[in-house]
Amino acid sequence: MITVIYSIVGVLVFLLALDLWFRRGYDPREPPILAPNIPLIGHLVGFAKHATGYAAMVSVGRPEEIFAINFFNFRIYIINSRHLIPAVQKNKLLSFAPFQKQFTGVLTRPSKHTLDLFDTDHIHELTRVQLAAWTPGKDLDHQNVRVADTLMFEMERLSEQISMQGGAVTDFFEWTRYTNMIAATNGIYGSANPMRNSEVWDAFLGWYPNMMKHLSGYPSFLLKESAKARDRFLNSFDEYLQNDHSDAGEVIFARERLFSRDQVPVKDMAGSQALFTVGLVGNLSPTVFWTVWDIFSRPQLLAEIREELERVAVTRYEDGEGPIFELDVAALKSRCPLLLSAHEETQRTRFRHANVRQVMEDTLLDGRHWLKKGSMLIIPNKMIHNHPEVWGANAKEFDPRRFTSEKGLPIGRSALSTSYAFLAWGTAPTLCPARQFAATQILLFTALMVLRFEVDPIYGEGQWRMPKLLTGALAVIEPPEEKMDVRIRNRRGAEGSWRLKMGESKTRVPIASG
Ligand code: HEM
Repeated sequence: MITVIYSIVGVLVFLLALDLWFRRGYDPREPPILAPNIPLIGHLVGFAKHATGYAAMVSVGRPEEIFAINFFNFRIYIINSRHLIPAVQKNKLLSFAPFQKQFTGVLTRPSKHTLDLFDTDHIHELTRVQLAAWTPGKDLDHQNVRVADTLMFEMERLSEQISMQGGAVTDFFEWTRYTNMIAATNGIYGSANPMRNSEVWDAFLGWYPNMMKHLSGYPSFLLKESAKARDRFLNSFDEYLQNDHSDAGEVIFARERLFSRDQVPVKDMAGSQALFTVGLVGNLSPTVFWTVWDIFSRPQLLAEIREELERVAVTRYEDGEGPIFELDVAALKSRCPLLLSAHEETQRTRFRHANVRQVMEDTLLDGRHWLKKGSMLIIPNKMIHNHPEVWGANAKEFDPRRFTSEKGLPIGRSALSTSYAFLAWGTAPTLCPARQFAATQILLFTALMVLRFEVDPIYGEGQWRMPKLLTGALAVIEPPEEKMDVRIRNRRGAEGSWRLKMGESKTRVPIASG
């Protein structure tokens, strides 16, 4: 026993000595360093377990407006005051691009030529063309119409299954994730969408849960199966690009034109186009799932949102065959403030992503904090989303009307107490370019669910109990870790034929991040 104790103490002393040795490069002008619980490796373990959510965890209760943590001789600065965010946004020496390079490099392993493009104007051009393809107008409509058609098809299938069996039992998260994945990928990739093939979806699921491990340099012999799944998944996109995909969304062609101009090999193009699936499965799916969960688990809110939708966005007709319900998508996007606000409150309260920047040169942040070249800077958004100075004394509560004005209208960025209060779509200048595409899908899926179905939990002894969350996934909101079986029924009074009124529209979803 004594030997074991001596060994543990010996290892700790050794790690502590190494830790101190790695701190030799510390400049006293830098933010103070937070020591890990376990010398040397404590922070590493924390990030491996909680991904970027760890930054928010260690910030709780700390008095400094910025502090640092050490990974061996690598420094990470963590912003702990919202007042520093404008200084981060304005500082051109703090860049997101190196992470895009690392992310693409590790996950899809492109050629050196392609990776080098990340250090050129190519990356800004990529952001520009993506944003143009996802800005409200005919190109976005083209993608959204296919998303809507797929959602309608999946909902109809569910409704018919319920009619035949009197109810459908399903794992609510799995069903929501698949339905939204297939809708969004049909929208983006068109009728040749590789994700329609269940083997490709399975391959993605064999790779996706391990992405953080690939990114944090786990030994490759431990990730062999995951790497095989990745190769199967990426190969299917290679085939997709080499075959007819002429009805894909404009975002695919805009990127292809740029990739061709910059002589990116087809294999590398395929890897890049395939990576959209990560944004979809990691970000869109848990966001839409929790939006629906937060509404269904509050009967009063559910009733109020149904009333708003039926008043503003649904028209009911009768023909000889029975009732027809028409959902007006333009009205859904811009004239249903309670639905939008409830969704944004889900994003605000559940968001756990942290924005990251690399320090490109030694720089003085806000004239006070010395940041060393090559270090990383993290803004844990959770801290800002919970801040009473921004959101008031009830900052930690779910208030579905928080994002509506006194007149009941949606509040945009200008009505927030600061322009950097709501960070669910990122922090300028790196805002998600797909936000109008994704927000439209979230509102549409949620509206169809609440209008057409009743959902009762079977898991959690029949209560809407919060499940255990999956930490460490590459996702802006943590998905549930456990199975969540629910019983879905057709809603009384909403049975009939459902159709959408899409129309050509320039209507934006007035999201609070702009
Ligand atoms: C609810 C859904 C989504 C959320 C909350 C979300 C959030 C974000 C955030 C926070 C960033 C900035 C990253 C950072 O600063 O760390 C980002 C970037 C990005 N997102 Fe999304 N995203 C969503 C859906 C999607 C979808 C569906 C796609 C693609 C189909 C997508 C494509 C991208 C791309 C390409 C970037 C990189 C931006 C650039 O190149 O400048 N996102 N997203």
